[in-house]
Amino acid sequence: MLLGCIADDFTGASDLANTLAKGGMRTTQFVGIPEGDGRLDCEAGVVALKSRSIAPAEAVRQSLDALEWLRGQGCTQILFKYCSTFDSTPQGNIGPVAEALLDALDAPVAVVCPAFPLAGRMIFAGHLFVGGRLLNESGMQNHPLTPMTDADLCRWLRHQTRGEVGLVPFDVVRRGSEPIRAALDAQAAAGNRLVVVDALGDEDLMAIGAAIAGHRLVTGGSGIALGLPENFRRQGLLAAAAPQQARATGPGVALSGSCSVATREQVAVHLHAHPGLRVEAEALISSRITVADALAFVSEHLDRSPLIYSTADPDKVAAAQSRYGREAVAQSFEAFFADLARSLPALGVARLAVGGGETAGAVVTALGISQLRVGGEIDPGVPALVANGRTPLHLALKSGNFGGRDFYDRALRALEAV
Ligand SMILES: Nc1ncnc2c1ncn2[C@@H]1O[C@H](COP(=O)(O)OP(=O)(O)OP(=O)(O)O)[C@@H](O)[C@H]1O
Ligand SMILES: O=C(O)[C@@H](O)C(=O)CO
Repeated sequence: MLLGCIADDFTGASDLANTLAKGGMRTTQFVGIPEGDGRLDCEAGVVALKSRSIAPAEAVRQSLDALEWLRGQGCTQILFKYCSTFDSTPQGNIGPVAEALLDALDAPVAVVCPAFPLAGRMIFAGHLFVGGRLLNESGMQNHPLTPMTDADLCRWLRHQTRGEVGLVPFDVVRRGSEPIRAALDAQAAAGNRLVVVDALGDEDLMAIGAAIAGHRLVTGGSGIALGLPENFRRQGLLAAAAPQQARATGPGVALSGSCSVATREQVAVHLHAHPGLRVEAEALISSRITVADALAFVSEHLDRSPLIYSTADPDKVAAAQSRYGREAVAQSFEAFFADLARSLPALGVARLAVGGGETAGAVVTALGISQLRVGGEIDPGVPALVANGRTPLHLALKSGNFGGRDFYDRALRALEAV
């Protein structure tokens, strides 16, 4: 293993694994920290944690444990992957985790670069734009767990860090790798260990990637990984990947817990041609709807790609949170999707498309999956995955705001052969 990655959620992990696999690295996604220290056979390992929305101290602890395991695998570079919309609160968890990793690696500096141009995430003058809008006007200001109310990444990150946060502006980035490398060295010399780097297009990310070839720690969205495989290839360290294919013959089901803008449209589109069961917070918490009801619904519509969803508009989410509390609502939905997922293999379900990082984390953990092989790309940032469990299961773990309008149907079809 050359590149060791720590992702703060499950859809983010598969987004990153997708970029690395496309870049030609033999990549495995791990569900949590694998047990044992036997050396595993891959070039990039992505440890998926569920640490985005937990207490900062616990996120730090889990990330350091993942780091230790990855170092034991021989990794020479560590990538901390967070969301391309920088999902975090003034307390964390991006800043505390990044600083703890810097300390543990005794690294002088690390870039902070959530840019993902293909998905419309760009950074200019340290400000994050999503789909052409400032982050705090992009819909992310309504996120149920990490409402993003400031697009200035340096200012937002400073709330979370002990140290000062630097910036490498676009006029340096567009001049290429050498000026970027020099600017990062200057930031490190000035004591700024975390440095936001502007990036508008993939060519910028390639240049940044080349500039950070020697960095022990890299932090960012999946875009920051675009240029990294080339660094290893240049050193002759990458082997050719043998093609693999697996078929899933059983039915497919979609589970949607994200309330993000793109997911809301995808749910509406899926419902035009497929059966769907909506699970509302009030109905779930008062047990008017149960996992058994959802299972009965899936069984009844098994051959028509049914969708079980809690996806709701911001006003509904806000009403549920003010009535029951944010944590309690999140826990109820996660427990619901976890229990439901656990029962699906017994119905013969062989393909699962899941929307939302927290939701995907709950589902994959409940299914007892420990490793995922990365297949082809379904949509930018969303690969098809094959789980290693006893029953063959093909999955797509979709970040809330990723994917085309007809994602759920297309993903379930794509999962037939991975
Ligand atoms: N109907 C609802 N009412 C209130 N909260 C909800 C409802 N449905 C889902 N939620 C909450 O919204 C959150 C969605 O988080 P999740 O990470 O799954 O999606 P996301 O943030 O859009 O995806 P990503 O992290 O991949 O961008 C969950 O914590 C869930 O508890
Ligand atoms: O970076 C992204 O936008 C995604 O991979 C993600 O982390 C959303 O959960």
